[in-house]
Amino acid sequence: MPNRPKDAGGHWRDRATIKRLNMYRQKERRNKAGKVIKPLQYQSTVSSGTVARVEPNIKWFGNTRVIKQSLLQKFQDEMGNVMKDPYRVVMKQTKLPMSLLNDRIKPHNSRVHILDTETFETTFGPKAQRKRPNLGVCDVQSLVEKAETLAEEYDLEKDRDLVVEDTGVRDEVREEIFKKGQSKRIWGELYKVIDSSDVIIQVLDARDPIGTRSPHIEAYIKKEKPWKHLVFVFNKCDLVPTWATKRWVAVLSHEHPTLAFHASLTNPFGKGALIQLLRQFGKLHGDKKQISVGFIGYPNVGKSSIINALRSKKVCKVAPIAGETKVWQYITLMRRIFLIDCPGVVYPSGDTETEIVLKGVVQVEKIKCPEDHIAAVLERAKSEYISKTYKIDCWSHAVDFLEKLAFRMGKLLKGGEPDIQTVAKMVLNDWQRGRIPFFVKPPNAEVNSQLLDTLKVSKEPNDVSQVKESLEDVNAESKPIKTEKSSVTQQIVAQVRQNFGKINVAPEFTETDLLPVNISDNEECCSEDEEQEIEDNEEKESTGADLNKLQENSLQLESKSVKPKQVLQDLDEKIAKYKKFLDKAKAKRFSAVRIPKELTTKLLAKSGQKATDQEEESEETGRTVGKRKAQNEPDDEQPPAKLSSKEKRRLNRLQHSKKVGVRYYETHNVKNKNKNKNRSASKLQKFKKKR
Ligand SMILES: Nc1nc2c(ncn2[C@@H]2O[C@H](COP(=O)(O)OP(=O)(O)OP(=O)(O)O)[C@@H](O)[C@H]2O)c(=O)[nH]1
Repeated sequence: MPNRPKDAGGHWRDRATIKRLNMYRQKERRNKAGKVIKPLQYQSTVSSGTVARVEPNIKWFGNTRVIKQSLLQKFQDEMGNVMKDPYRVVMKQTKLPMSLLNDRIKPHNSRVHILDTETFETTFGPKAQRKRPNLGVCDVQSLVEKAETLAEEYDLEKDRDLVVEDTGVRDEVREEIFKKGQSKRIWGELYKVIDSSDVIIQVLDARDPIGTRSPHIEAYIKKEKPWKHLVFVFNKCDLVPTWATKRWVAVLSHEHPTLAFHASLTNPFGKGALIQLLRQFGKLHGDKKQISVGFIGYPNVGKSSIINALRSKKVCKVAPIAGETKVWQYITLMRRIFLIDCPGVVYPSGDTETEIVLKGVVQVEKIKCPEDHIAAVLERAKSEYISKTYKIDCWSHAVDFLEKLAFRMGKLLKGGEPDIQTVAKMVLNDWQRGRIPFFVKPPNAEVNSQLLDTLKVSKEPNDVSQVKESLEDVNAESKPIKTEKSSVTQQIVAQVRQNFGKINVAPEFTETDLLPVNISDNEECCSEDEEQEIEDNEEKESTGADLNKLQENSLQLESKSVKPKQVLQDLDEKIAKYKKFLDKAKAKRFSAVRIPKELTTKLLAKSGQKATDQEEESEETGRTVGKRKAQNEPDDEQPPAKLSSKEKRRLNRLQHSKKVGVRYYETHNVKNKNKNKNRSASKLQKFKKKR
């Protein structure tokens, strides 16, 4: 018997247990045909063979209870009566669905009974608490004036809400490829990078810095994350004339610290300066364990390449196609400095498809009609550059140009038809990869070119000074008023200097594009000391680059029989400069200078230097070459006879030195750096004692 009192003896099951056990025990009975004749207890409500379905009800999906309309009505009426009755109190109101009381369905045409709920005083009177619409005017007169000015400013084309008659013709929906870098996912990646970075580096393409700038992101950082440092890096400066780099850097520096950069593993420019800047920021955040530096910018501007150049190693994937970087990536630069690569982002700024293509945002292979964008290329790039690159003298329009190019390159379809699509893709690829010289001129460049004409017409020294003066005026005018930089950042940036003369510009620009270099040199030239300082900063990265440049120039000199005087003059100047640099290196015992001997001798011979100069040079070479000299030069190389024995010994010592960078131990915190020094000193003492 269930639920017997326990003291009656033994262990007794309660009613629920007995019921459950009986349920397990029961057996279903079927007839011969297999049809259920006595169903199980829990099956009894449904006749055999019925398919049970779950009632389609919202209550299965949420933590809600559903009641019928009639029940709701009943609740509202009864509870409403109780609430109105001053002699009755509703307890535990928070546990009751009191909001349902006012949730009566109102017809749309019902009157708004404002005064039922609020008094006239609080609604319209002088003590009104209702929110009034903010008109921004105090009287009717100014309201009319405002309306009139707005009506004047109204632009029909900008009105997106204007209902226009459907003519049946619509703009074609933009292809997906033109929305590259605009997806929510990419923007999500960008915000992740911005959030996790202390320093944000916006990379700009030197050929079109304004076009690849994103004012939206800058405004966002300024408004939402003003404590983060935004820095511009003017990348691909090897594709524009040096004067333009200089000017752009000056212009952009008024807004944010700007550095010029050439991202290359073998021959970078600006690497030293950027690392120095990041170090300074690291020091500024001395309280932090590490700082993160995010690289953001348009697709294909070279963010990953800069990171690779900084690490001198291929740590990020780089490709000449946009959208190579898909997700953000963390890279360690130093113990305390981390770099974050971000996929390229594009803010939808209303650019045309051609502009998007020419900014390198779209992969050329994916463009359906590449020939549509060639006219813009021919318009932007100077015709002489196009002629030089493709060896086509003249053309009447884009299709004519493409046809001529296709014939010249043998890109023909069946029946000898020119393959316009293929050549158009080739031209766009060349454009995106910087093979067609092009750059957007910096502000005031036009004025300079006018001055340049003056310079050309009269070559009197007086006139040149006049030009200089007028340039100074122009420069003074060009200085933007806005100089909002925190003094700390200013101090940091002031410590980082760049020597633009060391940029290895690849394209061969015409005289008109190149000449402002001289002018800007005059206007912005550094003092001797400053230049030396900059050189010191960049000596490591520049030595190899300069020598390569020198070598290239000398080879060019050899290959071309007829040379303009100007080139020779330039070469002479450069040789003099390098000699100066070598002298300096000699004075500082700078062991990182490595110059193949053949190169220096050849150059010196070309420039008509005297034999004594050659000796000096070979002395330099011998002194600076480490391991490489042993490989490159014959063993029977002897130091010049005129050297004193002391000099010879020094030369010998340097030849056999294995270390590169003699100041390493001075500048680095190395454990036991004095260990060997002490040991050798003690050995010397022992030796002396023995004697
Ligand atoms: N001439 C020249 N080319 C450069 C320089 N920096 C990058 N490039 C080239 O530009 C192309 C794009 O470089 P990436 O580093 O992949 O550019 P990215 O900004 O990371 O591109 P996404 O991955 O689309 O965001 C590559 O072909 C690079 O070789 C530069 O300083 N000079």
